[in-house]
Amino acid sequence: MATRHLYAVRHGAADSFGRLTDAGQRQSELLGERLAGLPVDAVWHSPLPRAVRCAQIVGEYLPGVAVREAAELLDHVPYVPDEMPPAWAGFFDGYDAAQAAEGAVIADSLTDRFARPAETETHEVLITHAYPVAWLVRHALDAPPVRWLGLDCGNTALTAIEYRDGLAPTMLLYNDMSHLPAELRWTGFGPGALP
Ligand SMILES: O=C(O)[C@@H](CO)OP(=O)(O)O
Repeated sequence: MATRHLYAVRHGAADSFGRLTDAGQRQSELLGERLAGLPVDAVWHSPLPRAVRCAQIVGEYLPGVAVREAAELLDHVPYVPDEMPPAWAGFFDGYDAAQAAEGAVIADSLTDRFARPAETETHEVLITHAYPVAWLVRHALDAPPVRWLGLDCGNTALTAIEYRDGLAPTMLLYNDMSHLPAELRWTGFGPGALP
């Protein structure tokens, strides 16, 4: 098996209808410029419109690279703890067992497909959502499942993970926004002081 280089990204900033905002479009362009410096083999995106559009924009900076949908990148809640941390009880309120099972299936399909070495060395961009990125990071660190809840990421922030044969995954970058100017960083978070 050969190394898979994964670049996991939350799509650009979107409005309440799920469409990229002007800021989200610009973030996507800047992400495309950054990724153009890498030997990208494929761009995979979630079926949801905000991820589709972000991937289309990124693809404009990567001539000849296939941009395709992957159902595994759909937004989902990857894991619902049996023992709920009190601070998260409101978040999961009304979330039933069937929905939890559905999310777990997608989460497993995500790691089964992408979080492993590849047949030949490959560099793949995944344009997805905050929770799937958190789940990939949690998985790479072999952290307890509940720890996905402590991971958040910004729009078009870059998370890079390498999967080498016979080794634990290597986290190279998490939530890196260095391709974005200050005014386009830290979108996708709740209100509060930012570093
Ligand atoms: O709603 C959110 O907070 C996240 C969940 O993954 O979705 P998105 O990244 O599409 O904003």
